[in-house]
Amino acid sequence: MSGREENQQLPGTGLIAILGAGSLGRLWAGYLSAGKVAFVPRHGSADVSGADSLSYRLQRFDGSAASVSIPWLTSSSEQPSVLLVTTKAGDTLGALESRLPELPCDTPIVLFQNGMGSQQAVAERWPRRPILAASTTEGANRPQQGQTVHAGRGETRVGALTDRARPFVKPVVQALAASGLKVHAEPDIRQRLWDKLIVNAGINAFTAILNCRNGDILNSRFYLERIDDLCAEIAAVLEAEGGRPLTPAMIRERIETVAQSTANNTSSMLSDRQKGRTTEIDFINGYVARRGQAHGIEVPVNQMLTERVQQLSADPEAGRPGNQNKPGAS
Ligand SMILES: NC(=O)C1=CN([C@@H]2O[C@H](COP(=O)(O)OP(=O)(O)OC[C@H]3O[C@@H](n4cnc5c(N)ncnc54)[C@H](OP(=O)(O)O)[C@@H]3O)[C@@H](O)[C@H]2O)C=CC1
Ligand SMILES: CC(C)(CO)C(=O)C(=O)O
Repeated sequence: MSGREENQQLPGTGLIAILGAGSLGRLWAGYLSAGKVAFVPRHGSADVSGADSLSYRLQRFDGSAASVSIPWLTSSSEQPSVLLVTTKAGDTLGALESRLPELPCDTPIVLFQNGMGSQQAVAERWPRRPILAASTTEGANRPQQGQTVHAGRGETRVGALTDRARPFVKPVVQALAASGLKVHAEPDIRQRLWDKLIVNAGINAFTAILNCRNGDILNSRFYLERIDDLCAEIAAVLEAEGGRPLTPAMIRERIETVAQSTANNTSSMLSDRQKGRTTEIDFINGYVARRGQAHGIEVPVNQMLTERVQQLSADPEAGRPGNQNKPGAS
């Protein structure tokens, strides 16, 4: 092991800063020790409507609920020891562009985005900073204002994206594990991101297009007529990218196992559609399509799903319940 890979202590006094005070950010903040966590305000909204903290109720997975109040980081706050980034994939680069100039170069940054593409963009933009990625199967949502629900218990794997991040993996895992959530060091975070991307690529767009819960795609003609071609495209792109090879049948099995085990879930993409928010399609099927095109691999199903979900975003009526009669969405 080179000197660079030896564990390095986190800088500062242990404060964990979180950029992106949404569902996942509030989940982590709520489980981490009070007094050791702060939210980073959106650039230009430093006073956050005059409030110096964000208060909400966290419903924990064990059913208990707690009132949580997390301070906003201000210019007079201590420097954070680590920055967790829990913005959506499409917002991440912009959010960091505006906030990183204030952060010392040795502060580890942990990216929690689903899909792929946004993490690479950040690592390429700041190759000399310690940039890590996390792949998490924890689930959080906000059914109403002021309430955050820990809806699914999972685990979180953290690994290095840039060389500078390697010595920080273990101390970051330790710091996050203080939450009581399951956190592990991941030697091959790229593969982990792909593993999750595969499942999201086979479920999310179908649910958004069909306007249905995860399990319902399995009985839909639209899904059944396309899933084998989709899995073949993913297998070819994964192999060309140097990932652990998987056959199309293995990919389909993974997708359908998760669709069954989360049958009653509203996927994050359908939820974004229903709320009129930008989806992460460009970082899921859109990413597979872009990487396929870069390798000269034909990716018509990934391309079609990407375009269909993009069109849904442009036409808010298309994704509403009861409006499933768009051509092809059978
Ligand atoms: N929720 C979950 O269970 C899981 C989520 N993930 C991934 O985590 C990421 C976040 O998801 P989730 O928490 O659900 O999303 P949310 O939309 O709930 O949260 C994102 C937050 O980022 C904020 N934000 C956007 N731009 C900026 C900015 N420039 N500066 C500061 N804050 C900003 C948003 O503010 P505003 O609301 O004002 O726009 C919002 O509060 C996604 O990539 C998702 O795929 C992964 C696994 C599980
Ligand atoms: C696994 C799945 C599909 C569960 O809903 C998910 O990760 C998502 O909705 O984004």
